[in-house]
Amino acid sequence: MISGGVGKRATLVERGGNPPAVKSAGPQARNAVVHGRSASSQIGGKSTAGGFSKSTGSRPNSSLGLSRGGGPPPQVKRPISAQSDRQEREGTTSAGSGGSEVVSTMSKRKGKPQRESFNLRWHCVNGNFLAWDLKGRLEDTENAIDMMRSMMVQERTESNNIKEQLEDHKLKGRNDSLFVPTPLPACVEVLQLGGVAYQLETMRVTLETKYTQSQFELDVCQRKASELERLLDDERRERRQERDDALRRLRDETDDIRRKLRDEVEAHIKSNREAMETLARKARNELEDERSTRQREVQELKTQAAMEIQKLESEMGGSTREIRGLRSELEATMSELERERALTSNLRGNLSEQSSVALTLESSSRALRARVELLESDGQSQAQVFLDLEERLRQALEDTTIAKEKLRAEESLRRKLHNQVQELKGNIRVFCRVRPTLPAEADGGAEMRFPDTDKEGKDIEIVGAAEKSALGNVTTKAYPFSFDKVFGPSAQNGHVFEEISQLVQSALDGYNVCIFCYGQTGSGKTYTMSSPDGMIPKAVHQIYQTASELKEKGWEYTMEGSFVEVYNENINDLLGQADDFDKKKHEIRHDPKECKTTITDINTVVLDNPSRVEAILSRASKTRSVAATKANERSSRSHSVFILKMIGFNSVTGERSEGTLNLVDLAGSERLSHSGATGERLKETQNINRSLSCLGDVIAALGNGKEGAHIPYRNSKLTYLLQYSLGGNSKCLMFVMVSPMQAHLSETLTSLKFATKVNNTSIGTAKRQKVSL
Ligand SMILES: Nc1ncnc2c1ncn2[C@@H]1O[C@H](COP(=O)(O)OP(=O)(O)OP(=O)(O)O)[C@@H](O)[C@H]1O
Repeated sequence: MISGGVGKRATLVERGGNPPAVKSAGPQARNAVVHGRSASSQIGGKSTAGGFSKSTGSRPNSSLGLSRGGGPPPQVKRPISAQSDRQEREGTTSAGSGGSEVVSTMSKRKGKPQRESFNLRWHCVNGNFLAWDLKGRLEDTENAIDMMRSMMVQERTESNNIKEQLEDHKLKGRNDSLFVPTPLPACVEVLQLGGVAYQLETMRVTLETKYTQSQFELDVCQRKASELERLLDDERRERRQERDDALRRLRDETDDIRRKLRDEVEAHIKSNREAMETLARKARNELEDERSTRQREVQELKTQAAMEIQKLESEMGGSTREIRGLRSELEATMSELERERALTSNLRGNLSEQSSVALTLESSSRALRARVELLESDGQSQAQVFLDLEERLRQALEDTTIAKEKLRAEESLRRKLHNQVQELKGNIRVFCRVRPTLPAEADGGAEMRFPDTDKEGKDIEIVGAAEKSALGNVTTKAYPFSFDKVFGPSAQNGHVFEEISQLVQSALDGYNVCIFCYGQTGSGKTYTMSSPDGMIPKAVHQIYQTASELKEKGWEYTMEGSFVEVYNENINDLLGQADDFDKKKHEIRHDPKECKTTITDINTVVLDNPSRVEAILSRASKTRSVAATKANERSSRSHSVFILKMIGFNSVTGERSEGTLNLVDLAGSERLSHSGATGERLKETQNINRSLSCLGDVIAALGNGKEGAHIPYRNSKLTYLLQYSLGGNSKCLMFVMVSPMQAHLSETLTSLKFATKVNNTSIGTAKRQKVSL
């Protein structure tokens, strides 16, 4: 028992006097107090009475503000960043293991009176804790309180144990005093224990007081903490609000700036785009202009090339053909001209003879006059000589007059012979002209043959469309036609005019001449008649030139031109006002005695200069184009008649001649069934067809040749207008114009058939001419 008691005592002394050594009361130990749930290890770190009141010194700025000394802990600045704060807490946690070690050491000190005073004080300097660590601090404070609570329980348990031991000792001592006297040292120990128990009791009371005080301080701190938290929340709210305001302002400003920038950028982009669009448009326009210019140039070049080719072809192939044709024609007329030439040369010989006689006489007269002067004295004889000379002079002058008369007679003879040649050729002739394919029509040409190009150039063969027989054989039909002359696509206007120039001469000689262009729309009628080198300008130029030459032979000519159209059986003046078209009535008047025709109220232009004809043509074309707004394509839908009147007078012979040249561009000869016309167009087409058919009837009636037979001139305005130019003494030429296109083949065949009928007709004087031959 004693050994056991000694053993126990030894243990108590050991626990009470020498607490387990703790190397340092540094931050680890302190943190263990704060954070460890059994953080009493450091309490036993020093056995000195003021162990905890003394500052450890190594980390005076403990985050918890705990101090082992009695005084307030030095006011510390908390680490500003949450990182350092966390680090600090982490450091504390790591120290916690050391703390648990100490606690376990403490728990071994059973029954040892707790001598160290735990002077835990919570200091809050003027109640100001740094706000953001408040929670941590509260937590630490609660930990400390828990720790104190467990210490108090421990102390109470230890105190109870000591009391029990004391009671045991007392009981044992009483028993021992009954049987065995109690040894003195044991009594001392009991007394000591009693003192210890007292001390412990005192400590417990002190601790409880401190606990209560701490509790109070904790409450105060909690209140302040909640107050601070509220302040903190307010502050936070304010800051948040400020921040939100600032953010909102910033956002607004940013939005404003962004909006402005966007507006600026958009304006910039818009202006750039507009500039680019303008540039692009400009570039496009320039490009378009350039392209159209180039296209025009290419077109012109193509046309030129085509013309050149045609020209070359006509020069190469056509010229030989023409020469041969001309040669045969020339040969035919050679003998007649030979006669004329012989006559002319005879007359010229006579004239030169008479001229030389006149000259001789003149010189003789001069010589005689000289002699007269010399022989003045011998009046009688001289007077006789003078009379002789005068007689010879008169004789010479008479011879000259006779020669001149012979010349005039020769001109009349030439006219007569010319007329006879024309009549020999027939008073109605038909020429066929095929226009070339235009650049736009390169692909649709029909097959046309000109079998006698190298000879007389009178035949044309149209090859029809391919036809499939019932047996499946494909055949093409050829339609041959023959006319007075056939001009192929390569023939130029100049070449065509050469063929008709003799007819123009006839008009100048006082005959009525009529030249028609007949054919479907687009076959080249207007091109042949009215183009700058067409038949009308060429005829006028030739007439003017010949009239000038005839002045030597005593002829003076006046020429006047008028230009009318026959549209829907009405006559319009192409040299008048377009507004008067189809309103103003023009009547055709005939003078049967003079075989003259006049139209009322039309403009007539005196052609005193050959250039006047161009002015007439352009005026007529303009008037027509203005009128075309009322009835489309007027030129195709009406007949135009250029009337050139030539009145000649020979002041020497007193001869008079009056001829009329009618150049007629007929309306398109489309068949009604093909045109598909309705309304106004139907009326036009009907009128055109009626007048063309009347023309055919008149020619046919003239061809019948019965004297006094009825000729239906009155059946149409056109034939009525041309009454004195179609029959009798007149000469007539019809051009049948042919389009080279496959699509127009059927119209072409119709036109050629009509022209063949006309060609087979012979009018009036042609018959008489045959008789005279
Ligand atoms: N011999 C030719 N050489 C070159 N081009 C021609 C020739 N003949 C006609 N043309 C062209 O063919 C087109 C039609 O000719 P044009 O106007 O003379 O026909 P048209 O028969 O008078 O037609 P419309 O009856 O409609 O007046 C025109 O562009 C003309 O320049």
